[in-house]
Amino acid sequence: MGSSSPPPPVEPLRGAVRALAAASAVLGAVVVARGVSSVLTMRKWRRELIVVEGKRKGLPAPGPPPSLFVGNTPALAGAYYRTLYAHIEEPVSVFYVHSTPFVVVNEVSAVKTVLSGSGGAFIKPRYFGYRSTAVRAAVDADNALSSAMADDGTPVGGGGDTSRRSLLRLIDGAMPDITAALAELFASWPTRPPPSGADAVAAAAPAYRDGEDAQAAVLSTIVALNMRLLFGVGPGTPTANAVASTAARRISFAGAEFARRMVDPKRVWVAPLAGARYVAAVVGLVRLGRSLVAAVERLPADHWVAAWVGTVRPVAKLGKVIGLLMASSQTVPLTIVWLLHLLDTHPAVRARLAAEADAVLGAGAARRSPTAADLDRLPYTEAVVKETLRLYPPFPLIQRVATDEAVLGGVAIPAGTPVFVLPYLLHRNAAHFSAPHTYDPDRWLGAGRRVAGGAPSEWAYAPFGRGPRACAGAALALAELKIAAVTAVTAGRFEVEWAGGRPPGVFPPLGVVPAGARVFRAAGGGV
Ligand code: HEM
Repeated sequence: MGSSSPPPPVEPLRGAVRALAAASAVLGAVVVARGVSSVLTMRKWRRELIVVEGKRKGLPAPGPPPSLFVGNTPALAGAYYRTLYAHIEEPVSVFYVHSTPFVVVNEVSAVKTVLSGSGGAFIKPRYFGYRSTAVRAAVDADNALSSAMADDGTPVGGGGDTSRRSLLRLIDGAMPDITAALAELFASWPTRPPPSGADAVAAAAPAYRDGEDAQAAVLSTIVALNMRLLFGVGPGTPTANAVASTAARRISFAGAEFARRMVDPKRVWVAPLAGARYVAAVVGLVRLGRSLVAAVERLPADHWVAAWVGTVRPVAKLGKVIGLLMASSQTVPLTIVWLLHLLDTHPAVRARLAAEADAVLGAGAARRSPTAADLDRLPYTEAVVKETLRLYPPFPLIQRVATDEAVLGGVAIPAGTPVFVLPYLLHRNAAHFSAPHTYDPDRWLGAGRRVAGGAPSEWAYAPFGRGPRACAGAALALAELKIAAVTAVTAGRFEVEWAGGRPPGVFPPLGVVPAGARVFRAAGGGV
């Protein structure tokens, strides 16, 4: 029996082992080469990003010491704002995502230097954590435009006064639609039965689908609204609503994943499923972007969006349209949820808000919808909105890149350095705002305080950015938020419940997102 069996396949086995050993050697060499290059890159940045003024001249810029290979990535990925906040007293601090630094600017004069130059030393980067020809082309087109214009603080691409007028016209015409959409949304939330312990939540909970929170519902409403107001698409038909809710899901996922990749770009390798979903979301948004480009082409030339998109190359047009959809859709919904949370937890503020709405818009059955002119007659409402945007700025990160060498807050900044302004850090800095974590709309009331909210400079408050590249749609955003505040108090009283039972503390999740918040109408209504 033994003599007839074939000899063991030694040769092929040896070959496979040799191939495996060779592959491991190549892989090992690549890992070592990447490791060495990472160490050298970090050493280079640490030598160049140095304090050039004061006692510590020549030392690396302030910030947590980066570890080899990973920099400050683990700390940032685990507790983003807490990690950044620990160095808030420094005018400028530096953090490393693996071996790449980013500079965080905390001092107001340095913020002004970074954000005020139109064509100067700090421009928007071409990449935002993903490589897209359309986005790069749009950023290039806007950067070229901003370097060609005077540094007078006019938002880029807007065409100055003409643009401001066309945006105000858009807002004027949109008031009834915005009010109706938000009233319908608020009316759709389930009523919480009178408190009777845990049963009350259980009884109300089925009105929410699994995994759905208030953010998702508000996002769908605002995306549908923006598609009508900005692009003239779909008068609230079921098809348009379905497109909007699919787009809302994609926008929300792509936004969150993008934020995670900013903190750890190497996540692409360790979370392939999230990567695949991200690519699918981006592909879906690009497809939608194409149909929105066609919609923009049908708009009258004096429409604000047509003017803002301008006459750029088709690929840049696609990038601008997707940028507009993302910029307008990710921000207002988050703020509405934070607003409802703050009104729920600050009954005295809610009562004053309701009293102002009664005085200006009529009380009870005499209540009318606000007009654009009314919005200027609601100073307390405006203060409530500004204070909400101070505590929870929904656009978490304003990015620039240094085009030339510069000195910021006493730190040398070589050309090519990424520089970030984080509204969240500016707004929570005790050097700028007294009791920075306290919700106090009154800080915005009174002569001179409406601009800076009691801060030493208006540059300390930047939910919409500042300077020539500030938010182009700020006026529409503020109108939507003021209408949301008035509509919320008109619709009754809302309670916000958080997954895990407690709202986020001083440091919200990455992206300043109200994750896990659910909204209920309080039983019995009333303010
Ligand atoms: C609460 C709501 C909003 C906030 C907090 C917000 C905030 C911001 C911020 C911080 C920027 C970047 C500024 C910079 O890089 O310096 C920005 C850009 C932009 N936002 Fe908004 N935004 C909001 C709503 C909107 C809305 C409703 C629209 C459109 C209707 C819009 C359109 C834009 C556009 C087009 C840009 C790009 C401007 C440019 O590149 O020059 N945003 N926004």
